[in-house]
Amino acid sequence: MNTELFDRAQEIKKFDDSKLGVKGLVDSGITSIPQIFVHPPETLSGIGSKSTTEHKPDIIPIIDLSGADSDLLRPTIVEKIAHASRDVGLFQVVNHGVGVEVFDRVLGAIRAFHEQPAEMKTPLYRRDLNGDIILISNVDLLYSKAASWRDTLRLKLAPNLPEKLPDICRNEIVEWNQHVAQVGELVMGLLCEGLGLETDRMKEMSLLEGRLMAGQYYPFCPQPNLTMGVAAHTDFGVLTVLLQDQTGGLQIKYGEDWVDVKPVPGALVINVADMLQIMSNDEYKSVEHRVSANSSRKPRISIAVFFEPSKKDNLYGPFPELISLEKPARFRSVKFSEHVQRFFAKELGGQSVMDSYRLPSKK
Ligand SMILES: O=C(O)CCC(=O)C(=O)O
Ligand SMILES: [Fe+2]
Repeated sequence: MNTELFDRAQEIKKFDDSKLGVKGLVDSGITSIPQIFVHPPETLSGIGSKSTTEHKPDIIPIIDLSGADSDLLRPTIVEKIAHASRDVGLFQVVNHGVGVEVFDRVLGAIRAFHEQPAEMKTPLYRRDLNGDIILISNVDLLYSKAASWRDTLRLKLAPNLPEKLPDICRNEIVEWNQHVAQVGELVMGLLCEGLGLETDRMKEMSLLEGRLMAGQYYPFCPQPNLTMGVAAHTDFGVLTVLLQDQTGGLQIKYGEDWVDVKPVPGALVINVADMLQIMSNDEYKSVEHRVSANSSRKPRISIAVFFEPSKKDNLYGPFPELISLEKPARFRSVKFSEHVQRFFAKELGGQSVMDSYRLPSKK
């Protein structure tokens, strides 16, 4: 057996068995990162150098939703959202109806969860993804070439919110769940209209009934140029609503460049995920994104809510309304359960899983 591989497996096991995550490493006072976290140069392209956002300030639109219930203003909002979803796959929204004090409460609660004494958290730590509430560091730890610098509180919000939420963040998560459901529904309606579909087309297919939350904790990283916070990937669900704090580090792939998704006070980040790319027949783009390792002393917190179909064994494919002679179906239908299984049985990656459903172009 290759000794380097053997050592890596040992190191990974030791890290995982500690159940203390990346935060545990930082708390132990390390000044350099363990080898298992060192990414190959390909993954680190553009890390540590200035992002290209400065030259392309308008790539990631900030869309004001305050007119969404006005007949006069709504078409313009739909147009902006559809354009962003086709061109970029990600946008930010403001005036979505959720106050910044709600943001601060839930971000603070997720931080408090990760910063409570280890014995409060380790009972939730596990390697498989089956529990309704789990603490995990690197969902793809066993499959990836390199681990990334973050820990995650991963919990199911819907269709059924687990009864036993951790005390330290229970109220805030209950509150967040209500707000995020409203924002998701509003945006999903606008996205449907942008495709020329009825506003409730996706809602009626129970595409919004499932919600999974990732409460991400990115501790200070002593060598941020050697690792990642999250390696490049697309999201597996239908749509993601992301709340990030003001630290920064999220980037999207746009053409050949990595472009910063700059934190905007009061804004929520929305991105198209894999199932929506499939169902929109390739109109909307499931955007590749990544997070650089956190170089600031203060931990970075983000909360991603992945909207997903609640009927996991139903087949989902391009909406028939979006298939025509000019534009035949670009994907075969897939069970959501099959997609999730494929997605989490490998290293987090770009559009690679989607390629297994892509139909050969007839031209
Ligand atoms: O932390 C972030 O800003 C993004 C996290 C993310 O991409 C994810 O949880 O899928
Ligand atoms: Fe993501």
